[in-house]
Amino acid sequence: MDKLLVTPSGPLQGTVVISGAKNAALPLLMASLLADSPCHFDNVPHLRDINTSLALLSQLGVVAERLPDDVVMLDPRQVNSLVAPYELVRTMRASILVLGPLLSKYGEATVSLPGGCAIGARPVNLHLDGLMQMGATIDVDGGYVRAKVDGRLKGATIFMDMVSVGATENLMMAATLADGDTVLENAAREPEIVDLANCLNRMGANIRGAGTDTIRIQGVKSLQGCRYRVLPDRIETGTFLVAAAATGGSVRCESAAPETLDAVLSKLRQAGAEITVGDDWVALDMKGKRPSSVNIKTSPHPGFPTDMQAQFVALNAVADGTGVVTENIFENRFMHVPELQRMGAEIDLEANSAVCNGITQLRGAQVMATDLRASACLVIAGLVASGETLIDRIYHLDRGYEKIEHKFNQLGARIQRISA
Ligand SMILES: CC(=O)N[C@H]1[C@@H](OP(=O)(O)OP(=O)(O)OC[C@H]2O[C@@H](n3ccc(=O)[nH]c3=O)[C@H](O)[C@@H]2O)O[C@H](CO)[C@@H](O)[C@@H]1O
Ligand SMILES: C=C(OP(=O)(O)O)C(=O)O
Repeated sequence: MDKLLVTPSGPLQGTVVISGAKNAALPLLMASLLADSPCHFDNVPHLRDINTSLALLSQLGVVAERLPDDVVMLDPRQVNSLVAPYELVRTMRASILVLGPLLSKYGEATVSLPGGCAIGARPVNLHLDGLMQMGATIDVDGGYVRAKVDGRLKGATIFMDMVSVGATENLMMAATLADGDTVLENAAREPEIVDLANCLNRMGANIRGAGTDTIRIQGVKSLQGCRYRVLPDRIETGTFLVAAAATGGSVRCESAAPETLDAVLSKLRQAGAEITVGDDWVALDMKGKRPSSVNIKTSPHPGFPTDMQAQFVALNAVADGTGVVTENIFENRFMHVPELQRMGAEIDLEANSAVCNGITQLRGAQVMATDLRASACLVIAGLVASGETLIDRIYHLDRGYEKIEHKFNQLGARIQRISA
């Protein structure tokens, strides 16, 4: 199992090129199942989750090719299996996103239940309830969801009683080929939802309202493949900006989408950073200062993203003052806190809040990555610690950050991958 050895480096300085967003690319790849001809996606990041998605789509019979320049070609014309097996689904929860497209196009799908994961139970009841409201029969048996519909799914008005990114995506994809109109109420408003809707519309779908809490989809008879460029990764961008702020550095992120980062940029300004933005870049300059602590409450977009929570806990660990970070989306997303405590951080966990009294310097230690963003938090902590930090179980990191040590090292960090 690979590990990362992080050696303190001083303020990060320079320019980093942001990759396509994992959370936009995954549903886009799955959406190719709906098309009657090949799709080409540009700006697809090189990540473990993308490889898993390509393996899953190949297993279903999609011809999947990685081409040069971050392009992926998917030809769905010979789908010959409607089963997403446990072996693949268990390594990536987003596999559940094949359910809506397969059911909608082929009238049938069997998908392993993704099960819980480190950050929470993460049920899929909203996905299943919505599909049942569209006329599907669903049995959950032996750890598999078996879904069927006679003929086509039927358009329906579906109110989701929690805001769910994945359920909104699954139901939006299912509704594109349904008979009649679907209205998704209390829909998620994340930029990745808008990206998916834009791509589906380019494929011939009729979707309005993506980016608001009410999405209207008029079912169409068929969809065609298209060429589509994946949105830049706002969480990767935010991670580099927080690392720059924690180290007192100055970093410019290129090929980014600053308009997707309002809540994060606002907190970085509160922490004392000078932020400048252009159409496709964002720069942060801390001017060598120590950051000030910030209070954060995670919530669905346009609120503060849960996927940036752990990185800000690392920032607060070395900031001036006391910061309270409250996690409202996932019930178990503070596993980075005990690891930061091993590095000397003064953090108390009180219900769903981490109360952090910032200290001037953490101490390097051996720590364990427990999930994707917790791993990023530990990298940031390692950059501002005295001595070396050895981070174990970084396969989590490889799920969602492309060439992470390479990109950090371009900014002056000293991070070494130790392969087992
Ligand atoms: C691949 C991808 O895009 N992953 C993102 C997506 O995950 P994902 O789509 O899995 O997250 P959801 O938005 O669905 O989850 C939000 C909350 O709703 C709950 N819930 C969800 C579905 C359901 O059927 N029932 C239910 O109770 C979840 O347990 C969680 O507490 O959005 C999360 C919240 O922004 C991000 O952290 C993940 O990075
Ligand atoms: C939780 C995350 O991803 P996933 O939903 O793929 O587990 C994440 O990207 O932080």
